[in-house]
Amino acid sequence: MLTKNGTIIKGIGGFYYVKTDIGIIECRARGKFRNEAKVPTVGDFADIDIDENGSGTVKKIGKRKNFFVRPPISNIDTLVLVAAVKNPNPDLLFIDKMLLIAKNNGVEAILCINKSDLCDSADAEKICKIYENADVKTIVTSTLSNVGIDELKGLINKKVTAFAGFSGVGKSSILKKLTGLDLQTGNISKKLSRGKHTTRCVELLEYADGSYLADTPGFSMLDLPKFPSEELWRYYPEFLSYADGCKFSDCRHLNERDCGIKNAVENGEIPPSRYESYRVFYEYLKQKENEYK
Ligand SMILES: Nc1nc2c(ncn2[C@@H]2O[C@H](COP(=O)(O)OP(=O)(O)OP(=O)(O)O)[C@@H](O)[C@H]2O)c(=O)[nH]1
Ligand SMILES: [Zn+2]
Repeated sequence: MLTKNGTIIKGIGGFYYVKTDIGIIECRARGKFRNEAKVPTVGDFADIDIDENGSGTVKKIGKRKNFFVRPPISNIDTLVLVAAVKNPNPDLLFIDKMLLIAKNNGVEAILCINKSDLCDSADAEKICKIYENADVKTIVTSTLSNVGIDELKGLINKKVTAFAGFSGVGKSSILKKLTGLDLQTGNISKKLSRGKHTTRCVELLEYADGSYLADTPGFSMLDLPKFPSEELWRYYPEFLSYADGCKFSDCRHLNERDCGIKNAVENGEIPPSRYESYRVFYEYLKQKENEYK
């Protein structure tokens, strides 16, 4: 019996494929996992036993940095949000939602503004500027004129990365440039037909040594995480320093008088779209809170 550890890169039909330093081992999970809330998930670090025949058993799952239920994946390092300067126009509300999700899960976010060949560089920079104090790395790319691709490659090197973005922004084109592989993001997560049931299989793709891509389109469809509405403003890094200027200590930065954050929006110090998304998400969280009361 050999003991190894590695990363679960694929899970299907009760089998887990664990990447170890001696190759990919097909494993079953120990029965005890069935009784525990913690089911082995793609992205997990696992301790495994390998028998004489080369079959493995997952014994233990390491502590997770983060965990998503749908798509089922754990330990994502980076979320690359892809938007386009136009065709389609950037959806700032969607970007802000994804930034919240990333922050809430301790995942680093990179905002990639693609199709920069379709506009002046000043226009692409204008979009980046909205996020200059939002604790997100922005990068301008074009798969057509090969702008920013190497930089993006460097940023996600040796990391586990997931891509998100609306249809048509250029995710597949970017992935092709990054990996050399022809991946169709809309359907890279293979649909496996087993009888009547169609199972979606999430997979980690190692496209370069130690660099993984989460092979799942589901990241564009995630819901806003549930957390108290009064904490929402703390998820906007550029709001933080202005809250000192609020007259009321429990200011929600909505309809109150003398609000430091609203003043900063009026003075052009906080981008209007960031404040607007704050209002929208606040309403959403508040409504959820009322539903659960
Ligand atoms: N001008 C320009 N067009 C691009 C660029 N990148 C991708 N495109 C084009 O935009 C269209 C959509 O690109 P895809 O890579 O399929 O976009 P996607 O985000 O993967 O779309 P889905 O698969 O639907 O999720 C294609 O016609 C690409 O050729 C770019 O940098 N500049
Ligand atoms: Zn306020």
